[in-house]
Amino acid sequence: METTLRGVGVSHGVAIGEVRHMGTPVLEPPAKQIPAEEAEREQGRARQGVEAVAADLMARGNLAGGEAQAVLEAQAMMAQDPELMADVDRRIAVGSTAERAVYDAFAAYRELLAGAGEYLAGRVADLDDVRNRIVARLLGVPMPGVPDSDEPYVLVARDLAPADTALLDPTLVLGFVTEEGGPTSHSAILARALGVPAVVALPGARELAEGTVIAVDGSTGDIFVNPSEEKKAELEASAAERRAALAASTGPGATADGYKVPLLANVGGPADVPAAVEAGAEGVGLFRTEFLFLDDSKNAPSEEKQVEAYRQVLEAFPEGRVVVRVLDAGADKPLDFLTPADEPNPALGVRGLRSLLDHPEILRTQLTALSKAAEGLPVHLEIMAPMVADRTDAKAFAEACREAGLQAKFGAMVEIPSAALRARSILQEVEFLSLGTNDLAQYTFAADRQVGAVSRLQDPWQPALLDLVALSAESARAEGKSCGVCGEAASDPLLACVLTGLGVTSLSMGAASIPYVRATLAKYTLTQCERAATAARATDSAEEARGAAQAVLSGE
Ligand SMILES: C=C(OP(=O)(O)O)C(=O)O
Ligand SMILES: [Mg+2]
Repeated sequence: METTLRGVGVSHGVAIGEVRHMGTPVLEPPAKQIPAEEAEREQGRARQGVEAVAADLMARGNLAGGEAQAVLEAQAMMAQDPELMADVDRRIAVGSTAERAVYDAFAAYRELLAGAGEYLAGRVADLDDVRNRIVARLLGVPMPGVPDSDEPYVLVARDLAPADTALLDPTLVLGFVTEEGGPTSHSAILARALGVPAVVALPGARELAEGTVIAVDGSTGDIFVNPSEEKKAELEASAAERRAALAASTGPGATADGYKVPLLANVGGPADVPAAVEAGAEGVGLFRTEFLFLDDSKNAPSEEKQVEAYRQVLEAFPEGRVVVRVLDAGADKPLDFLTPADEPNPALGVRGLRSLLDHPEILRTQLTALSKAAEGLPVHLEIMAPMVADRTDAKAFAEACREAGLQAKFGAMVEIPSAALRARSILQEVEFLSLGTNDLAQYTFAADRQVGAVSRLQDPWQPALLDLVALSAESARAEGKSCGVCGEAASDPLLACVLTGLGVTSLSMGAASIPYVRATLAKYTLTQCERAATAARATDSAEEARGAAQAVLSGE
């Protein structure tokens, strides 16, 4: 019998196929004692296991490239953490087997991380993944992770570790469904980068029996279990229709009546540029530079290394616009040399611009590197700061840009409600705004972006979030300046129309979403977008807002 479940759609497209579950998530080795004379051999075995897993993660990173590579390399470094290794050695010295020692040492470290605050949920998932890989290797059993299958399937999991999402083969993995994760979690961002349909935050996903046929609609979040032949035909027809519309839509982003809305790409480094160019991105709206900093958690990359990476991205868009965000460290992206280890609530602590103002030398090097990278290129370079709270922050950032002699526009991200509320005062210091709707939702609704249980509140259709977007866009218009969106909200085609109607001036998203947004925007006039935006804001929930916008745009 056909049943319908609803999660949160985070990556467009329709996938129909059999459920395959992720491999054993936790392997608990037996707690048996070894004689003292075996300790040294066991310690060697543990070290070999760790090195092999770290090398495997690095190799997967090389294969995947882009943002995924940085995440996997960070995991490889986690595996080789000297303190963790010392703990493993100690446990073996008092009688543990290598696998049990690894299991227990990681458990102790996990507790330490979890006790340091809720925000570490994402890092804990990465840590568990590393532990499982090492333990599996030491036990000589198959690695946990993506199932081995020659037939295409829909992957179902509690949550997907970056190592797994990075290696999903789009020809075998038709789509994926997870029980945890929110629309702005890094797994969701990686899924969009891969272009695989995905639904997250689906309660009970893991109870779907292996082999059950399901249809996943990554746009609506609907999962049809045992879909009827009619339902499959209906979904396949609408997917084919969408593909045809996508293929037919090219050129710059604009509404049906020609109102231009530049469609830009979010990138994590040079490896993401080809996909952006292929999708017809008119430039880069968000270059997340922190991925360059994840290689080495102890030191910032040298000025030369930064110049080279920035130049590769800038050269790809000769006449286009490239918006570079200065380092956004802290909270979900901690860096040892910048992020305080003892904050009770790091999402509310010293992160983003706050860390850079505390470490002006790091900001200075980054700005100088950007200035050198842009030398002689016709590109329109724009630089923005993450986590700007008020005019004082904006002023400090603008001064740092001026001191570095940058020939670029400098702007502020609106990720904190205070910045949206006082956007006009911030615009006295900077030349543009860019709405980071992922963090703006997190801080507006006090809902951690990594936690699936609060994904209802991270839905960017929430009318309160739309109000803050409108306020920012109206403030920018009043000051004669631009206000783009670079959070994940921009990748939802219907919401992109609403954002346009609210007055935002550009939309930046993962490359795979650009054709969808371009095709949908081209169907409606600016007036229709404005009416949809007004209707969405007049509601009291994300669901109603979506329905109201849909009703206006479909002419109901
Ligand atoms: C674009 C954003 O930045 P990040 O997702 O990298 O925090 C955001 O917060 O919306
Ligand atoms: Mg952010």
